[in-house]
Amino acid sequence: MLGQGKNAWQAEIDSAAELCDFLRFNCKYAEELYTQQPPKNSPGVWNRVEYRPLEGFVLAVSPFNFTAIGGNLAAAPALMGNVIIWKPAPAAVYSNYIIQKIFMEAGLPAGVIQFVPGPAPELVGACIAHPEFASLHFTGSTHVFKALWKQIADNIHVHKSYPRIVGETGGKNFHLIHPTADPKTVVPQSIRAAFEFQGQKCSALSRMYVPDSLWEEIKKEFQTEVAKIKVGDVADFSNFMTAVINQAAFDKIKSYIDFAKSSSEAEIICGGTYDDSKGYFIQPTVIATTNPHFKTMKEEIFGPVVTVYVYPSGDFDKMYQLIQDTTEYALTGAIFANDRHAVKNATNGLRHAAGNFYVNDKCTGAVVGQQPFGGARASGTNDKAGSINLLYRFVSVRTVKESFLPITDWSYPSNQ
Ligand SMILES: NC(=O)c1ccc[n+]([C@@H]2O[C@H](COP(=O)([O-])OP(=O)(O)OC[C@H]3O[C@@H](n4cnc5c(N)ncnc54)[C@H](O)[C@@H]3O)[C@@H](O)[C@H]2O)c1
Ligand SMILES: N[C@@H](CCC=O)C(=O)O
Repeated sequence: MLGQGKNAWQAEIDSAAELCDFLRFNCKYAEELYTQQPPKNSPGVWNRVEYRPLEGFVLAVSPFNFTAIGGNLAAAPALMGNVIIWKPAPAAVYSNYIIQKIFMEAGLPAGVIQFVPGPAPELVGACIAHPEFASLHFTGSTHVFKALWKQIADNIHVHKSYPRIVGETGGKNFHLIHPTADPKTVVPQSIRAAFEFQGQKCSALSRMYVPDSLWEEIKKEFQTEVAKIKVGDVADFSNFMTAVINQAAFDKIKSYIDFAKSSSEAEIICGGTYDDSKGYFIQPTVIATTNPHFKTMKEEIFGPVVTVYVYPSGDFDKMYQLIQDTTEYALTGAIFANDRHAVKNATNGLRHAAGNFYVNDKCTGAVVGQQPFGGARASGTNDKAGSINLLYRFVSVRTVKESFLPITDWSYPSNQ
């Protein structure tokens, strides 16, 4: 709670519940994976596959915002037999170190997961340039992941094997509201999605598409409800929101709010204020824009700021293309509607807009074992943490064919 600025509710979901789920479900998935064997054996032949760990080590590079993600980045490949170097984010070293100590206390042999905090470019650079570098398991921002991918390519002549690159990165997540949606549920769901953990979730709601027929009601509801949100110290359990992670995050988020304030294309509907006199506090902010390609509709802010574009109600179907063309990301998104056709059409029309798509539910809060998590396009390799898919990336399959009926003649029957 103190290190990462999580309130008690969010800290419990992340550091305890989600990490336990990752560990338990991965055991089940590993068991399922090992049971997958070739479906056919010719007479006198026994075919089998062996799921070997990768040759070399896996480099796990974790973000500040989820302790569970850090733990899983290291533990999932370790479960499949790999050796891991785990580099935590500077802002989350303390909680991640506690997880490492728990792993050791639980009996993990020394050296299987090597916890190495330190200066990122030097440490990660040295690992990537090592011949035994076998895989990058990364979660963090898109630009860092792209830079690391390039670095890996630059070192490909050094590596013993082709490294497996697994990365979950940024998002610009959306709620698309249909004219039949109920504002009484749209607003609370959107408040949670945009402002829980101060919007510092890759899945956080960052842009909304609201029909003009509902806008006045939704706007009023936002103003009433957001005014009730308490922002302050994590130790005071009545606070819904706390501080953002550090000065750099505060400055970045503030610059987006200031940009909106100074623009003729945007209006601050709620919030818009901030204070770093003691801690880095940003009030939950809702911006309305007349430009669907406005800067805050496109770029990942990673803070408690959501931007609304109000569209003509009759243009609902046009929103699918607009949503996809506005950003490079494709992580999470949701449709709110009480019309089954609209739900079906949006689900199809937005097929590639999000790796995690929600219907009448907010775009955050995937649960391990229920909603495998991850996005494509600039949001990552979509290997789906919390599912069997991820585990396949950390094994290298060996095929073994054993014959019990050896041949004694080299010629074909057709040669006789
Ligand atoms: N898609 C997902 O599942 C998911 C989950 C959580 C966070 N994220 C993303 O993570 C970001 C927020 O986390 P963050 O601020 O910790 O991300 P970040 O990219 O700044 O840092 C992530 C990790 O990369 C390391 N790093 C940073 N610069 C580096 C460099 N030049 N060379 C090598 N390593 C470097 C950091 O030390 C840290 O360990 C957001 O963009 C968010 O969307 C994505
Ligand atoms: N898996 C989390 C987000 C993790 C990213 O920060 C969610 O679904 O909200």
